[in-house]
Amino acid sequence: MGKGKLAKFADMERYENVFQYPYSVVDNVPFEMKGHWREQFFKNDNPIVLELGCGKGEYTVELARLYPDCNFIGVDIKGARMWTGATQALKDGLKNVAFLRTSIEIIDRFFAEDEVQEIWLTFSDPQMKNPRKRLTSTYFMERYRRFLVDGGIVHLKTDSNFLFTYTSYMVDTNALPLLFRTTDLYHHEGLDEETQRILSIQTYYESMWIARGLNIKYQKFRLPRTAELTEPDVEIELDDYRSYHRDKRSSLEKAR
Ligand SMILES: C[S@@+](CC[C@H](N)C(=O)[O-])C[C@H]1O[C@@H](n2cnc3c(N)ncnc32)[C@H](O)[C@@H]1O
Repeated sequence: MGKGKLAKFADMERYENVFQYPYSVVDNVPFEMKGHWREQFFKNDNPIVLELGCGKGEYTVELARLYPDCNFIGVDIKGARMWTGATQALKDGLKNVAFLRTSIEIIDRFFAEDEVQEIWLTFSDPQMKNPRKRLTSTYFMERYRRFLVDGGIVHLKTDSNFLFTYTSYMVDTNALPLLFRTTDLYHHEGLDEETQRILSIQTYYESMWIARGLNIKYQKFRLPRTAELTEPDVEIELDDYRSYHRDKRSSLEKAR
């Protein structure tokens, strides 16, 4: 039988690769490792890559295996989920992996200007009703700019037509340099081997959506610091499989 939540929380308290700062704890308390992740935790000068909304942390752990010369940090508010990735990283002796349990709304309290090279957003909740909570909205882009290097890369991998279309508008409206975009990743011809290897890592949610026959969509773009960002003002068709078949979605939720 798998471990219960309480046992996982107890493990997380003593894991050296986990930092837990839910909103209530970090409020008004400066995070001392801000600006010092490399020297204080990773003990190297390698680039830092974040996975925001990492869930069980599959991307974080697998990217860390593929790129031993980069540092990876998975961020999520749900501790019982990130336990899986944190446990795996410790078992496998991966020194270039950490997990931060906090709200992405306050992510800039943990990283200093220019501390992060890239951001991955994997199967983020599309937040169809609330752009301020959408992880690819200009509200979040403004936050990411506070710690992402100028022109740093943002990756979005998603099943959601809504989130993908919205993000495309956000990128195009603001003329953010687009590096790659596909609406059907696994049937896209001509991907180079390295891109294929990176993009074939599947998260828990990804495998669920693939099993339901949904296309996986992906885009990556640069986020320069210069111009002011404009939130796109567009109507986008809602994902019917999310908005109307809530029973299916909640059974997906329950399966975790
Ligand atoms: C749909 S799940 C995807 C998880 C994982 N990336 C995957 O593909 O399996 C979205 C994750 O984002 C986290 N999340 C969403 N909004 C968040 C926020 N504002 N702060 C922290 N975590 C958030 C949720 O807790 C959840 O684990």
